[in-house]
Amino acid sequence: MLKMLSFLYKYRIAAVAALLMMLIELTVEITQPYFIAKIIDDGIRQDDISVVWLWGGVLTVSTALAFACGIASSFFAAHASLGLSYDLREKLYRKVQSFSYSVFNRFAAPSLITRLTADVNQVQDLVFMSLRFMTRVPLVVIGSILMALIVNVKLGLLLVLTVPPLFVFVVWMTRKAIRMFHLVQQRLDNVNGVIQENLIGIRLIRVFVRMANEIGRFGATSGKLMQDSVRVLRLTESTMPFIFLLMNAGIIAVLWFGRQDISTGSATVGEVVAVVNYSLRTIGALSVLSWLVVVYSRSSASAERVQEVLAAEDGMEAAAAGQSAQNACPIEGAVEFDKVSFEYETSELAVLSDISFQTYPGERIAIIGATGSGKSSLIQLIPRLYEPREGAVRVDGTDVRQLNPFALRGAIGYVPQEITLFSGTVRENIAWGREDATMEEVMEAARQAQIHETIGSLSDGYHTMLGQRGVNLSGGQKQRLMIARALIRRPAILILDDSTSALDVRTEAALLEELKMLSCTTFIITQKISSTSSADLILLLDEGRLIAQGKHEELMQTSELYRRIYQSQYGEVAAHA
Ligand SMILES: Nc1ncnc2c1ncn2[C@@H]1O[C@H](COP(=O)(O)OP(=O)(O)OP(=O)(O)O)[C@@H](O)[C@H]1O
Repeated sequence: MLKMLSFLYKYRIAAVAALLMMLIELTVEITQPYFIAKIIDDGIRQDDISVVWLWGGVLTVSTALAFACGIASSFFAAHASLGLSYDLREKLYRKVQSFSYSVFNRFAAPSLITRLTADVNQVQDLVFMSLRFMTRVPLVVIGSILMALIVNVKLGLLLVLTVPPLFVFVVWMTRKAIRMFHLVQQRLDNVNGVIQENLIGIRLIRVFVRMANEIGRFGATSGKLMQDSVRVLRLTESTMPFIFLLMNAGIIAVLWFGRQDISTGSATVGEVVAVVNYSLRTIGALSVLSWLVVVYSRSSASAERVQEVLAAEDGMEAAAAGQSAQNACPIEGAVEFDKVSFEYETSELAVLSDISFQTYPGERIAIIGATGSGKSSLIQLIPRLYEPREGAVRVDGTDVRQLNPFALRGAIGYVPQEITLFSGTVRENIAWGREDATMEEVMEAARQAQIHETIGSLSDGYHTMLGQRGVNLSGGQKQRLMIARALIRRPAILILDDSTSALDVRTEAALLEELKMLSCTTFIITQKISSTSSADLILLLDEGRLIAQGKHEELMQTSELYRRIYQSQYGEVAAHA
């Protein structure tokens, strides 16, 4: 939590002003019962109306002053807390942008969304509360007790006796509540996760008529959030009755002993009224405390979650810090895998085992294999989205871990398996690959990706707005748009992860023909023999092992599995032809 406060430094003037205004407001408020005692003892009881007017006037002016200071304090506190949350959110966002893929996966998208929104809001609330009330509550309590002691020591001491049990109770409560709020925020992550999956998969859910199941799944996740929220609120709600019980006992004691002291002459009516008034003010301040316990516990849990993101160590990206793509050597596109083995952080299972192959600039490499055989995992090692556990991936003879990641990724055009388009125009989506691309270059990339003519038939051509994730395009159109976006970068290495699956045979052939003319090294993950037959190198994967490599003719001779795949697509006769 303290680390979060470093973000307040930029807004220190507003924060100090908020505290200062609050202190004036507080001082004025605390002296008011003293003025009331004066009105009663020196004015009303002495029958002196001029004293009543004098202290009444002071009371009215001080109330107006306290009111004005309260408003000013809120204004400055809001300025400081909103500024802090803006900066914090921006810093978190930048941090998340810099995450390597594996660190990103460690947190998971729904949790990052909660941390960047709800958790930052909690920290913002806490800063506002701290400036407005957190310091005010102890000051009101201490100030009221001191003033009560000044007015009448014996009666004031009764107020002091209530403090130790209250302190122990609040510390115990806060500790317990922080642990419970951690769980509540995790439940919120889960709810966000279900919503996200549901909205992304809405089409599938409709077609599979899974609406009722999805509503049930959401209800169950949301129900757990509610249950845990209720549990923690039930706990914190008990703060208030406990405070009231304790303080009311204190007031009864003040009235009981005060009556005796008035009759013996060791206390005046004004003093008893003032001490009761100070007790009531202490109750008022402490009733805010029950609410502050909730805010503080919840915000502490949130602050820890935010801090986890800020403190996440990312060795892979740390190496990139301070480097820029500008002064790195241009990449030619030779890729080598040298005894590479790999597994994901989240699982012990070997995804790739002992993979070795060598490619040269400008070659076309087809990767083929059963689903789950490790094709996507293999190509993700080239832009260093993940790092191998053993062995090395080299580009132009240099281990990718030694290459400037910006320069490496700047030289790669990557078309992932899942559709990733953004809301915006067709032109913006293609130029997303290279912001400074001219309209001619956008059109050239579209032509190469065999999508130029289709774009021409859209209502506004290149200026047609795409819905979120490109909902108003067909699967094949989306794939080609993503290929155009990769080509506009003029990459040295092009990676197509099953990106031609939705293309008809003729369009795919035209695309492959076009790719041949480009000088980049092209990796194509595919299930179709039509895409592999003209490749310079075919890599055949099976359960994470590279079981065969070579050209089509070689594999037809040497690999039983490759022949079987061929037969399944072209028939027995063709295989023996
Ligand atoms: N992010 C991940 N975390 C953990 N395991 C993963 C992850 N991604 C993939 N895997 C596992 O790695 C193995 C290889 O997956 P990969 O996606 O590389 O296969 P693939 O050959 O590309 O499959 P497909 O043709 O179906 O796309 C699978 O067993 C899969 O369950």
